[in-house]
Amino acid sequence: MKRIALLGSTGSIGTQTLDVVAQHPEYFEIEAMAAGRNIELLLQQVQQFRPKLVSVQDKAAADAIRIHLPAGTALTYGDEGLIEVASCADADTVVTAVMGSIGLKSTLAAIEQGKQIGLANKETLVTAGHLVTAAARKHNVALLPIDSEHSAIFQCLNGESMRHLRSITLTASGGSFRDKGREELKDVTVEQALNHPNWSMGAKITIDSATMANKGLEVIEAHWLFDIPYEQIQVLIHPESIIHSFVEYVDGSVIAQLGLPDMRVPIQYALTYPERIEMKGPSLSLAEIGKLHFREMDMARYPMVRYAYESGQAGGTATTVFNAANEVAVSRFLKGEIGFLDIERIVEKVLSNHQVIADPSLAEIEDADGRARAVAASLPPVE
Ligand SMILES: NC(=O)C1=CN([C@@H]2O[C@H](COP(=O)(O)OP(=O)(O)OC[C@H]3O[C@@H](n4cnc5c(N)ncnc54)[C@H](OP(=O)(O)O)[C@@H]3O)[C@@H](O)[C@H]2O)C=CC1
Ligand SMILES: CC(=O)[C@@H](O)[C@H](O)COP(=O)(O)O
Ligand SMILES: [Mn+2]
Repeated sequence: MKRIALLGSTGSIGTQTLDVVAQHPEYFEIEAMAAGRNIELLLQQVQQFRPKLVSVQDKAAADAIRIHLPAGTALTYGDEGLIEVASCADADTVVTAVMGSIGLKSTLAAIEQGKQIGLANKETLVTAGHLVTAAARKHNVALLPIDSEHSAIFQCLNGESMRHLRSITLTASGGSFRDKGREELKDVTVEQALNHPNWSMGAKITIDSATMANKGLEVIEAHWLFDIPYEQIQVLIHPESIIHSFVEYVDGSVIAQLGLPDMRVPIQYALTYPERIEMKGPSLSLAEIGKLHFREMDMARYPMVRYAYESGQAGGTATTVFNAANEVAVSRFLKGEIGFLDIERIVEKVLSNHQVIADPSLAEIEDADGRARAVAASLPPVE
């Protein structure tokens, strides 16, 4: 029996994790869950899964939910609440599915308590990959990827020697505007940007997918998860999202992982690894799909991918700042404060003004993150 603490239970990954758990009550149990402010959904989840502990984003949300909780479910809130859920003594596995670098401290806390990690929250690794991976090594904790591309790479690397690796390739759908040129992006709306061609996901990652910042974050995530230099990490546009990513070995053999776009598959694999269990749903039929397409990654069309590689190569606080500036810029775009192309302008500007600190401590990471957020929030829109 896997005993799970779920961070971000009301989100896209959170609800799909609960789908997986509900399909296999003989394998999984929810011990604790944390959400933000979606009290209504959280209450339904609590009724169904009966966790011993829940946390919400702030005191107002805690006050709203308190009287509705069943006896036997304790309540906590805020950043400390997130850490309490991640450290919950009854859980052996923590699924990190909150959005953004808010997940960093709770992920570190879970690792320090020796919990296995099902990692969806890529911003954590981008913000402080050196701290997270060092803590995981120290506490002998596995970081099991949930992100579809990284789950694919993880499966393609299974049983192979890293000495024989030539490169890994992350596939990218191209996002909502993949058929538009840059000149057509000036006036695109939030609604258009939220219309991902293949995946139904939270708002922030869907915008990241449209700017291709998502693939940039994933390049950095792959660097930390698999300890692979940036020169060996490639990106390829693949509009169908059927090949989730692939690996090339020195003898020219290429191993790919394929499947229909369904996040429950990598979520479940992270929870059952190294076993596999049944999942209901249609099988992939390549005959029905007929053709798969591929396009070269174009750094001029998608500058966020270039900023990600440059930040990754610069190391230290550069990726912290890349992530923080992007989080703020995306939030401003979603609120209608700035245009779509302002997202990348803001990230570029914040990065170019940042003095990189190599091998930063947690305090230095938090400081760099906070400063980057303040600058990103203050820059005026151009669009
Ligand atoms: N969605 C997907 O298919 C994929 C997502 N990922 C990654 O997984 C992570 C989650 O993404 P996704 O599920 O799409 O995001 P969503 O926005 O759908 O969900 C985010 C979750 O985090 C909760 N939350 C937000 N802020 C806080 C806070 N301060 N304290 C506690 N909980 C909080 C939200 O609560 P509430 O809604 O109650 O306010 C919600 O449960 C991201 O890092 C993303 O990049 C990776 C691959 C695929
Ligand atoms: C499902 C998943 O893992 C997302 O990160 C997905 O990859 C987004 O699609 P893009 O390829 O458009 O970034
Ligand atoms: Mn992904």
